[in-house]
Amino acid sequence: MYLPSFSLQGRTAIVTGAGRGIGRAIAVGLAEAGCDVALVSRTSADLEETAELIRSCTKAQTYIIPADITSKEEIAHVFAKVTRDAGNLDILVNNAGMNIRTPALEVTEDQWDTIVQTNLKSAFMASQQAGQYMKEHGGGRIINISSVGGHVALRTGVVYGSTKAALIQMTKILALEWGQYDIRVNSVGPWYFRTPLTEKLLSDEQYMKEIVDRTPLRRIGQLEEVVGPVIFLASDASNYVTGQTLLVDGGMSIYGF
Ligand SMILES: NC(=O)C1=CN([C@@H]2O[C@H](COP(=O)(O)OP(=O)(O)OC[C@H]3O[C@@H](n4cnc5c(N)ncnc54)[C@H](OP(=O)(O)O)[C@@H]3O)[C@@H](O)[C@H]2O)C=CC1
Ligand SMILES: C[C@H](O)[C@@H]1OC(=O)[C@H](O)[C@@H]1O
Repeated sequence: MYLPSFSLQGRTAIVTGAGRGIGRAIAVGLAEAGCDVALVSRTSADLEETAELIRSCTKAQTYIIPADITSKEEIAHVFAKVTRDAGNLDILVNNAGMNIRTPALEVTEDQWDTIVQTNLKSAFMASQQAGQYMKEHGGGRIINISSVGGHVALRTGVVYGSTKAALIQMTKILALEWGQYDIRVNSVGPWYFRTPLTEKLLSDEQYMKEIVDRTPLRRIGQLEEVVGPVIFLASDASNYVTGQTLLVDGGMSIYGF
């Protein structure tokens, strides 16, 4: 009677940064929920690995599309290929991101440009492409992968944290503008998960201890624990949720003292 559907059967998603880490986990999880998935990153071999994982456990269709999401032209190509080959687009996950951990006084202009283009500008450009298509085809869902670093101050870089805070605000404003088209725009903000982006940090025992001491659940996340909230926000179970950021952080963001 009241149980909504979490199924994504018959839907098509684009996942940026699907070549490894959180993006790979999200892509596989979406496929396990019934979704066909377009896999985007710069490294074809990584995308092939993700597609093989999906093929090994689901019947989902995969579209491997190597692209640099900092290029407006390459993003446009991704959307043209997916909407042509798949014939629809229901979900966009803006996951691709990076960090160059530099003290504020030492940040170079190139570092600023690279982080902002990868984490923020690309997500906006992809959202514009998705929003235009979804507006013309009855709606859809956009999920931005931000970070607790966009919600509280972290020591891992002012530029990174600024892009994640901007992503959270972009989520709200696009949700405001596009709600009339039945496009829901939300964000998921992870704390630490072990991926190639964080492996080096997390292999430092002292650093890991400091993370655990700041985390009420006393551990970092497991990749499937960030996938669940994404499936929720991609499915009909979140039909009345938009403009929100779901922090998947083991309670870290509420830890005052
Ligand atoms: N891991 C964590 O603890 C946390 C991660 N996050 C966020 O989650 C997201 C994923 O992080 P994570 O999985 O750890 O990172 P990884 O570095 O493990 O994976 C990043 C993915 O993004 C792709 N990517 C990077 N730059 C580009 C580009 N210019 N064009 C296309 N694809 C690109 C990479 O592929 P390639 O280099 O081959 O292009 C790779 O597939 C990021 O937005 C990150 O900020 C947030 C909080 C915590
Ligand atoms: C939790 C943060 O986002 C974390 O900080 C980093 O330096 C990594 O880049 C992760 O994203």
